[in-house]
Amino acid sequence: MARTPQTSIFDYVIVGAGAAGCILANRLSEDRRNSVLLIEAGGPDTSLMHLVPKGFYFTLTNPKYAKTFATVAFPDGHVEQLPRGRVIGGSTTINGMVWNRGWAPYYDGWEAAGNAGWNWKRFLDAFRKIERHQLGASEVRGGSGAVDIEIAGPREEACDALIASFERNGVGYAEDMNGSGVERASYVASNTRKGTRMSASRAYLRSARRRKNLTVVSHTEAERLVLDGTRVTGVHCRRTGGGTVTYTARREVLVCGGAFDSPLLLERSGIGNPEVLEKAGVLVRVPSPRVGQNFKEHRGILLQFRLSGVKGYNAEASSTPRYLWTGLKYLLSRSGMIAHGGYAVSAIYKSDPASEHPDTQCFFTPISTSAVNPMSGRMVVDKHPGAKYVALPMYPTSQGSLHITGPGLDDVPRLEPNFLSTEEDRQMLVKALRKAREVVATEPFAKYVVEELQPGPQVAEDEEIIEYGINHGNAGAHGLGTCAMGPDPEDVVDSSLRVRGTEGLRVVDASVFRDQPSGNNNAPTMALAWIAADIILEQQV
Ligand SMILES: Cc1cc2nc3c(=O)[nH]c(=O)nc-3n(C[C@H](O)[C@H](O)[C@H](O)COP(=O)(O)OP(=O)(O)OC[C@H]3O[C@@H](n4cnc5c(N)ncnc54)[C@H](O)[C@@H]3O)c2cc1C
Repeated sequence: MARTPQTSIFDYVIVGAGAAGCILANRLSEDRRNSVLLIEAGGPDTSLMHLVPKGFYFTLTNPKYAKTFATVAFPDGHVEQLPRGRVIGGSTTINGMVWNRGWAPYYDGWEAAGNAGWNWKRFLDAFRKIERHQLGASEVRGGSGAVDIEIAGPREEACDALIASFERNGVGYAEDMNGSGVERASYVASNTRKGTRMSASRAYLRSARRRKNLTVVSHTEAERLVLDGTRVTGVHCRRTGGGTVTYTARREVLVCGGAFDSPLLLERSGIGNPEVLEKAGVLVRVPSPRVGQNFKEHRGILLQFRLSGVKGYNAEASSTPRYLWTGLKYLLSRSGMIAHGGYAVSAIYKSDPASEHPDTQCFFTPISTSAVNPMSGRMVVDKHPGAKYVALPMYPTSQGSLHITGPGLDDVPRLEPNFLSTEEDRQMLVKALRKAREVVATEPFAKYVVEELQPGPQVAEDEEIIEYGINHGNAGAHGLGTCAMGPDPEDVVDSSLRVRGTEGLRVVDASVFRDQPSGNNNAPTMALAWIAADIILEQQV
């Protein structure tokens, strides 16, 4: 449990114990002269399900551990709830654990766009310090970091067949999905240790919490930053169950609330677009027009197939006795399909031979859930063999926004994801779905396919695919960009992650990426926080 702080004054106050916050808390408190406070809105990550890789199917729908952000209505009238972790470890405690580091030229492009020092060399160095890779250390992998990386397994017939079908489509097999930037199909790399989840909290917070100079308070939500003119001096928080508390930062406040919550905290504090703030009844303290803008999230399509002639994973989970047996086997051996994250196979490839570089990712697992339990709202595993294949374009250009609608924590924000609002994204989606169908129709995988359950053959014409993608597509859970870094005076943070127009305030989390490094952004965010710690320590006076 969290200790009650003996003081309310610290050198550094970090808001949010997620991917970024856990790393920062660890690295800044390594120097015993720094007193560090880490504030987390959610509670502890002590459930057994926080250790079991596939446990996230339960935790991500549990309001005790996750918060959802409702979108505005889609064209067909439905509303989507996008989840984020609200627990120690943040979204890394409830995520799919795919360890996808992103594409080297993306990072170099970040520097070329005017963000000095943010390049692949620096990210690779951070990744190598963070990783303890099952395949061992090499020029492109780390071998002695705190985050174990394991390759999903054991090998499975449907997975092997899909990889072979990719090979016949010119996408070669690679043992390490992060080992190169070329087209490749692999068993997924997951941040797991011996079949248990390796969240940011487990990797970086557990050991650091023994340090006397690090204090962690959970069930405490930052309501607004305390400003003295334009200098941020502390954080005013609300405690779950009642009461408020204000913490003072002698040096800096580091906002690590994630791409959804960080812009909202800035706006509640009067840092944002004056029009948005005035409409929400918040006094403008520091105009910053791009806070909450540039929300980027990729939108793909989930395909599901009915298979035959192959076992897949459905047989291990399609009835209560089987499910219990699979669970028992996992408890005894920490192996089997429960021991790795959301997906078993990843492929990164060109949706079109004319593409200049790989632009699409596939996540595949031999599980199908073509129904939902009306009582629990949970997906039901099919009785017959089946598979899921998510086809996700990796570099969306559509931009959405996320803003406050009132001054308080309880005012529901307005999230406009604007999925597939550019023609480029729409055409990419069409290509991504067609390519997925092409791969699946290639032997040896093709011989197992009985039918496409979802979206189904009736979604065939370009316009049908686009309409389906907008209204029924899959958001990757990789939203970012809402406090994007850039050289322009209107960009929210500068290349030291300082919030422009303020002193004593930085944002360090997924919100500062302008674009997606390549889909999944947990590994990139952890590396970003590692680099941020170097910058903060270098600049410490
Ligand atoms: C369901 C799901 C599946 C995912 N799967 C993958 C995957 O397989 N691979 C991958 O690479 N990425 C995945 N991601 C994305 C990845 O987990 C995130 O990109 C990453 O965790 C972002 O880190 P962050 O530090 O920016 O934010 P988070 O990890 O979300 O941490 C933010 C923390 O701040 C806390 N917080 C927010 N506001 C406040 C406040 N006002 N006061 C106090 N605390 C606050 C939150 O409670 C949370 O703990 C997934 C995400 C989700 C939600």
